[in-house]
Amino acid sequence: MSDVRQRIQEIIDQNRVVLFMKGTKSFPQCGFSQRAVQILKAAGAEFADVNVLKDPDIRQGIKEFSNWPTIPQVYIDGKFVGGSDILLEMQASGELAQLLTPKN
Ligand SMILES: N[C@@H](CCC(=O)N[C@@H](CS)C(=O)NCC(=O)O)C(=O)O
Ligand code: FES
Repeated sequence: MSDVRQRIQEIIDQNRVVLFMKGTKSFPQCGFSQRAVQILKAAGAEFADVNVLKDPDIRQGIKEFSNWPTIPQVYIDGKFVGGSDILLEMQASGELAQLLTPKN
């Protein structure tokens, strides 16, 4: 496994909910990332943020890892969920709340 794949895998293994984004959750630097932050916050989720603008390898690597061409990207329980459009749909349908409910 390449170094960047391994780093991404560690991040998603170590954090139940992860948002790969532009900027940080306290200072998003793109409207799409900001929308993802707002949706996760509205759902009451604790989440880790990874600023891809600080790390070009992760910015490129996460696209290949997820087979998804854009940022933001959300992972929940080690699984790729989607970008901000998908988050919005899943918020509306109630699926997001369901995914965020801990299963034990
Ligand atoms: N429709 C996308 C919008 C995200 C998007 O278009 N992201 C672009 C602009 S921020 C992107 O990541 N481009 C590649 C890059 O900047 O590395 C979503 O649902 O999240
Ligand atoms: S940084 Fe320009 S659309 Fe996201």
